[in-house]
Amino acid sequence: MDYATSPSHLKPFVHQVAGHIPHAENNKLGFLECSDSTVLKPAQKAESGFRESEFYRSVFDNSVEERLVLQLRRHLPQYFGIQKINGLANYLKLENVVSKFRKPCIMDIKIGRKTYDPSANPVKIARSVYKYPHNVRLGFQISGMQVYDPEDGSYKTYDKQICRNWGEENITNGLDIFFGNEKKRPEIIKSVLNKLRSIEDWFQNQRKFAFYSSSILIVFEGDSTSVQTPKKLRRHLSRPPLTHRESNVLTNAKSCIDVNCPTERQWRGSFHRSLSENAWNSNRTDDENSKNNDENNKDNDVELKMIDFTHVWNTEQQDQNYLFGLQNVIHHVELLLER
Ligand SMILES: Nc1ncnc2c1ncn2[C@@H]1O[C@H](COP(=O)(O)OP(=O)(O)OP(=O)(O)O)[C@@H](O)[C@H]1O
Ligand SMILES: O=P(O)(O)O[C@@H]1[C@H](O)[C@H](O)[C@@H](OP(=O)(O)O)[C@H](OP(=O)(O)O)[C@H]1O
Repeated sequence: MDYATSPSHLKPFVHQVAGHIPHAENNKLGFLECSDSTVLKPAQKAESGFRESEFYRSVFDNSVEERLVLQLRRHLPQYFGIQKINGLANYLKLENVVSKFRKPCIMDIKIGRKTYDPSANPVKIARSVYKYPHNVRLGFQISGMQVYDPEDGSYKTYDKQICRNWGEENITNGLDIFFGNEKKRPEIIKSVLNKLRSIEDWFQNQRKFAFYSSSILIVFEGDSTSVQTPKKLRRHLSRPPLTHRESNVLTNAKSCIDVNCPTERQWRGSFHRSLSENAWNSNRTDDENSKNNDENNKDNDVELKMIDFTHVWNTEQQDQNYLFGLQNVIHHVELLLER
């Protein structure tokens, strides 16, 4: 099957900045974009694909009650189950993290000193280390990025080969290029830092998963004229019923998948819970809430999610491999504020 024979409500996803890219000759589809603000990620080969879908299922399963797992949901794209296309290939149906942006600037950062999992053989380990030797000390690598240039209305893309040229000494340059020169740069960086620190808090507490070769996807608007205004957002945050777009996402997602989809009540529940964790707090005064909302509105200019769970292992210890890398990303992003 190729793009020409794929269902018409699907189209090739044009904002993939890293990861497996299908080759034209092998007749396989890559990431697909759906009209309901989701993407379809092709399931990876055997165990990797299974591990990733199992991981998403275990986090988004309706029966989950464990607080740490529920907290993790807000850092992941929403998962809508496995979808088969034309009864053939398996795809993971995920919230499209870039869909709300007109000109998304996107960076994929692979986190962790070790990018190979505990089952890796010496050849695989050597291959991983050889690819980016700085990883042992940095604990992260930029896997790819795209930056919108409003001057000439085009994207500049940086693939993994280009990104691997940024070593320990000049990785900040790569980060610097990503955040560009735009007026909102300090706010965007602060918002990225807030979100990274929130993931760090989660990692300080969790003793359940070890993430190898997993990434953080950072997205912000490259066309500053198109960001949602705080006023619109305030209205959105103070209105409990689902918006038209939200119910479309839900309806469409439910109509085309069969497994693991949360019920509408649960979906609404988790949606409103995450809003309440962020912005609704009945114990606060209006002033506090309004200040809080302003902070959240700024944070809304940025999407930052953990992605790529093909090598998630169970553990009973702190994931120091990931934490080390994440803290170093935070440190390097903080340096940008001093420039
Ligand atoms: N939920 C999403 N929303 C929008 N874009 C996404 C989403 N998930 C992934 N992408 C895009 O696709 C790219 C690859 O994603 P991912 O790392 O999950 O794929 P992969 O093929 O498993 O990667 P790898 O080869 O590193 O294992 C990301 O860098 C990002 O650009
Ligand atoms: O995009 P990159 O940085 O080049 O890295 C690839 C990516 O991390 C894949 O996840 C990995 O396959 P697995 O997930 O199957 O391990 C593959 O390993 P491989 O080259 O060892 O097959 C890498 O080449």
